Amino acid sequence: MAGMAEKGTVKETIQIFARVKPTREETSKVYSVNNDEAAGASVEFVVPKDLGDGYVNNKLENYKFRFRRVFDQTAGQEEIFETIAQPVADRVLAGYNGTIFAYGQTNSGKTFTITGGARRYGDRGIIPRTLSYLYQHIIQDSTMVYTTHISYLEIYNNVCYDLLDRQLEACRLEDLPTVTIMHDSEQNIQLRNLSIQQSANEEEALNLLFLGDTHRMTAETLLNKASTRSHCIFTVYLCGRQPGSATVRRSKLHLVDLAGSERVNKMALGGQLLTEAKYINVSLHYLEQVIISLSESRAHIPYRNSLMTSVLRDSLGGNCMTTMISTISVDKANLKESMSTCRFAQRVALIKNEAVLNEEEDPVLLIARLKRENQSLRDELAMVTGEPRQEQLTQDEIQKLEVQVKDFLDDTDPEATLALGTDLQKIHRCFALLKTIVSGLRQQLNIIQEKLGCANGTGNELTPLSAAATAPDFIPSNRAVRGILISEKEETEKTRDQDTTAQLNVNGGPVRAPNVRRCPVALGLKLRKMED
Ligand SMILES: Nc1ncnc2c1ncn2[C@@H]1O[C@H](COP(=O)(O)OP(=O)(O)OP(=O)(O)O)[C@@H](O)[C@H]1O
Repeated sequence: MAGMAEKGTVKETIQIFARVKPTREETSKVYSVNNDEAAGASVEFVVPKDLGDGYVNNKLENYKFRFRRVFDQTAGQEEIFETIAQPVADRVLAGYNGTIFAYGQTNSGKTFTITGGARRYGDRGIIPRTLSYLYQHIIQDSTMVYTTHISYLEIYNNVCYDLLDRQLEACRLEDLPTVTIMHDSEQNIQLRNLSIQQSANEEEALNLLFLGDTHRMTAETLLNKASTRSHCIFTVYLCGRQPGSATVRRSKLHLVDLAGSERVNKMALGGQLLTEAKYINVSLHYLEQVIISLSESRAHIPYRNSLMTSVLRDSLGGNCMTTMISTISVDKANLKESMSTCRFAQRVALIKNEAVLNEEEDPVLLIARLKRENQSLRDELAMVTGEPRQEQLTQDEIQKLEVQVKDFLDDTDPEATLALGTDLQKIHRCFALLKTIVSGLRQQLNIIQEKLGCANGTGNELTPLSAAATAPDFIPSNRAVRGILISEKEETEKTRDQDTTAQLNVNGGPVRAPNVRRCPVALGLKLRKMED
């Protein structure tokens, strides 16, 4: 059962499904499937008295096993993908880890389910279909930017090999560099020598799958021609983030094809095959031990006993949403193994996983953001403490400031401000520019005032203004000033008496464009008189 615990955490038991391999035998009396039960589905075996392999059952018995869903012999690959793999792929896209593993006896259809059959395109298994689904989503989702990587690991006779290692073709399996498992201080495992290849699109990902499968087959032929005797873990690593965001979601999807779960004593094996079968049995035994310990909530879970359980540690009782497909054969000769597979699945269904949304800040983007914040805080601090920045303003910065000040003065909006940030040098420079402008205007006013004084013969209408520095190039010309004065005068003709005194008081208050320009409004009237 699934349930959201705290935000971004999903507590869920491992989901179990069963798939019955097609057979030519008449099996209608041997088993039955019911997918309409309130609690999910079930498969029921009717054990005949004589199973034909030396195993004798004295009483006819029915054995019923519950699953989330049971796929009978006619189920197709598309249906398997949509029901089992697609929901897991969706979770992986959302940032959660996922695992799908197939468990069952040899020849029961694990590889067919996970990788697929080679005869028809429609026989494609979970891996190629999931890759196609993931890349389709990645192409369509414009709100996220994704990167994908792939690894393909084989565990044979308790040794790990990298199936994507390019050297594999040229060598014998035992000559190859092996992948080793390291545990860090937090008990996370690190796989040394396992190559993780980037795959930008579906085609590249499929090429990697084919490369790995070719290596797997080559090694298989070198060692034995029977069936696959190794555990294989195909992993897709997904990293997604929204453009411009420093938060990244990293998730991984393990697609696992376990070696056959047959019992050694059942098969007349010898030599290499016996050695392989023993290794498989030992690793599956350790897998069972882990499953039992988890299902009984024991304090110690023996993950470290085998490489397979170490690698799948997160998938079993950890940060992962895990699904198991039990592949079963309902041929009379295989019934005992099939029931053993189902029994194992019932245990697995008790295991609770706690999947966490794998979201973190990207270190590179985080550093860039922290640097920006740091600079902004430094600016603020410099502002508060009055500490100027060390470097001088560049010529380019000065020119930009002059343009900014001019634009500011030309802006007719009374609320206009000068956006200078917190750089004290820029602020000082702007005040200096404004001071120069005001001084220039004062100088011009003095000249006008003198002339007006002469014309009227009074000489004391306006407060004398102090002498000032020379106006810079961008100060409006006398003609322009006159134009401004005249037009402003017309606008304010009715209130000129009040304005005359008020607007001339340029010594106090913040320096604002309208104040500088309006100062000599009343003078415009006098100027016009003079011109007349
Ligand atoms: N659902 C199915 N429909 C058609 N053919 C199937 C199906 N399942 C399995 N097969 C066929 O049965 C044979 C054995 O299947 P497969 O190799 O998948 O078994 P396996 O469990 O992976 O065996 P092993 O443990 O030896 O690796 C293959 O030829 C495969 O094509």
